[in-house]
Amino acid sequence: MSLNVSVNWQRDAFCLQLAQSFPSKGVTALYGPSGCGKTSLLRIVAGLERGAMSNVSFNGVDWQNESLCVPLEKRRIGLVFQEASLLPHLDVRANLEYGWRRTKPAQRRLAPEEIYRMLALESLLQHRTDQLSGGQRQRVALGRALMTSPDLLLLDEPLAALDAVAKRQILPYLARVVRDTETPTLLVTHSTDEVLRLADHIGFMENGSVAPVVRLAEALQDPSSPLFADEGAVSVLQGQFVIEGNGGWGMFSTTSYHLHVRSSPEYMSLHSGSTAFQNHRLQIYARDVSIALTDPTQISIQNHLAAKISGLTEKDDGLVLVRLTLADGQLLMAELTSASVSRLGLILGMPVWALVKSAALLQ
Ligand SMILES: Nc1ncnc2c1ncn2[C@@H]1O[C@H](COP(=O)(O)OP(=O)(O)OP(=O)(O)O)[C@@H](O)[C@H]1O
Repeated sequence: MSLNVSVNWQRDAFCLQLAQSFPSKGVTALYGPSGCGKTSLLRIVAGLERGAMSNVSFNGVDWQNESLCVPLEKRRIGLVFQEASLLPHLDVRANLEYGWRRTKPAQRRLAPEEIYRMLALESLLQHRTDQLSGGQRQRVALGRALMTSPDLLLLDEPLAALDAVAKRQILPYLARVVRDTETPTLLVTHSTDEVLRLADHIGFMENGSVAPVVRLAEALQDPSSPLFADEGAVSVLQGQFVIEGNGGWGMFSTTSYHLHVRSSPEYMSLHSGSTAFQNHRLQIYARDVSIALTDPTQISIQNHLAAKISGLTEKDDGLVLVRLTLADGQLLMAELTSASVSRLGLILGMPVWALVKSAALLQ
């Protein structure tokens, strides 16, 4: 069961040409530079580009081929664009209920109260849409898309028009919605941060084509990943987080190891009332990981993980990316100078200790 798309579409000087199967579970990010065709692909999936030569089917049902083009409303898609297009003459509640009323009772999976709670919309319901901030408008737009209980959510850079503060505030809501509603989602984005927080799979786009979709963990194994272009190599570990003390400190655990980490104030307020969280993500920059040959005791770094070296990639800048396989099979990148790699005599298969200086919870 999946979303299958094949397109061969010339528009002026631009050519979109791809045949790709996208997972129908979780979030798939379409990531690529401006002008590579991300929005065009999303519009084809939504049925908004009727002229495009394309075949689209979702979970075995044909949406588009040479003789057929199922309209958007029949595809049961929830769409959210960069700029929220809310109905200006209706208040927030009426905007939200609009989608609910247009959905057949048998197709309603998500209850309005649940959507309001997930997106913290309760206090906004009586507001006029012109009284909302950009971030609030996007939360309402997301809520409105969910009120139709869509089978597929298409998000086209939903946070791109927001400033950094609004983005930071809305991201956790977005993460919660895509996780808790279990609605398969295609997310168009330029942002590595959004990919790391939200994506389960990723398709890298370039010049009108898309590389085979891979799991996020697989994409983060590639030392030359475009995701590392701005901030350097980064790893994402999956595990559970339990708040243990004051100030947001807690334990991030997998089946094989634990890390002491601190959650941010935003994280604490979003999750107030709970102390234990499954399937959470921990982001660790490669530059924040050092390597020791034995487990050091007289050192301020608290998180020491047993690991095995599974990759060594020399970069142009005299640094080496060391890929470490942890005891549960998850991967952690460390960035060392080549002088350190030689001094320690690091080779493939060698058991070492990864010392994690800093880590950030992502959900
Ligand atoms: N209506 C149109 N007519 C002709 N060309 C278009 C039209 N809309 C988009 N294009 C071109 O198609 C190409 C792909 O555009 P598209 O918006 O799909 O890219 P994108 O990856 O989503 O870009 P961005 O990240 O900047 O939104 C671009 O070269 C663009 O100039």
